[in-house]
Amino acid sequence: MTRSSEGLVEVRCVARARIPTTQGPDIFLHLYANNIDNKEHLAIVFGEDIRSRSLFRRRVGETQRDRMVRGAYVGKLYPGREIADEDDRLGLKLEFDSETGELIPDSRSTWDGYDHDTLVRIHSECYTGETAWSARCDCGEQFDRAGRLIACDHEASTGIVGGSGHGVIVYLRQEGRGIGLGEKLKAYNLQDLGADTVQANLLLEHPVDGRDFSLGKAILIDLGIHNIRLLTNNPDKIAQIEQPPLINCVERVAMIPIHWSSENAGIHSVEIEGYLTTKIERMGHLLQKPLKLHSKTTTTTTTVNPA
Ligand SMILES: Nc1nc2c(ncn2[C@@H]2O[C@H](COP(=O)(O)OP(=O)(O)OP(=O)(O)O)[C@@H](O)[C@H]2O)c(=O)[nH]1
Ligand SMILES: [Zn+2]
Repeated sequence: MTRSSEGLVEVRCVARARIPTTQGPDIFLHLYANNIDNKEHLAIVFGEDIRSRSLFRRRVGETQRDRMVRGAYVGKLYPGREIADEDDRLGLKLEFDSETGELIPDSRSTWDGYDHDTLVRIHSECYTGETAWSARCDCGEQFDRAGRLIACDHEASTGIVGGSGHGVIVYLRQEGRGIGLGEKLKAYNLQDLGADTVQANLLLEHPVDGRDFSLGKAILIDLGIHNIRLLTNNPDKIAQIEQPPLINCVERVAMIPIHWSSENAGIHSVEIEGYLTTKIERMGHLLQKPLKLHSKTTTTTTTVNPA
């Protein structure tokens, strides 16, 4: 594997596009190529001014239209727009180094990732939890919540300070903690036969967790993000991201399962109880299970029998 002089994996943003969402704000979906695998890793970016350095770098011979088509534009596209590097309607203009073509970030048009502590989630693909409504894990819930937290100023139920519309969800294609969907389905069958999530991986001769978050780190750096508030309970994720250089995790924002504090919300199943217990007891996740969930005060009703 080739790494840069700073020991980083090489990533390159191939394209980005604005995606209006059903949840409120537009997001900017970034698709990345890299030099360690052929997968299409993604960054879901909240905030038009968070700019990928590799996407915005000027390329020899390209036209302004080429730049708009691959998403390297400032502001907003509209029918008939001709210049990518300048949005005259919004009064925004980008500057570039005339020799290297590199974007010269200016705080009026580009998010300062040193000055701001950016809310970030580094998420691993989970087809079952995100698409097939699985109640075996809380990946879908965590994904949705990360988006809501980044969009809001603060979450009323927990008091967590949100991203106020600025933040990033890095979406890594490492399904099943890196073992792939087919092997994860086999692990689920072993779990139904009595194994926990750790044992199931080992029985299939896979590592307990084979994930590598260095791609996530390289993507954040490409987006100019350096000081982060990381949404996670996973200490290994924090350790990998914080490996010098360039990223400083200024805060861990815990992701407490919604069902733990709200009886009628979040994911509730026998399977997810086992999944979370294994994470806490065997994988060192920074979660503390409440001793008793939703302890109800029992009220005694006295029925008066008509005589
Ligand atoms: N092998 C295996 N992978 C699973 C299982 N359940 C979920 N996953 C995968 O686990 C990954 C999510 O990682 P988690 O360990 O749940 O959470 P995390 O991202 O490490 O930690 P948090 O940041 O705290 O959410 C996704 O790739 C899921 O596909 C399972 O039972 N077996
Ligand atoms: Zn999952």
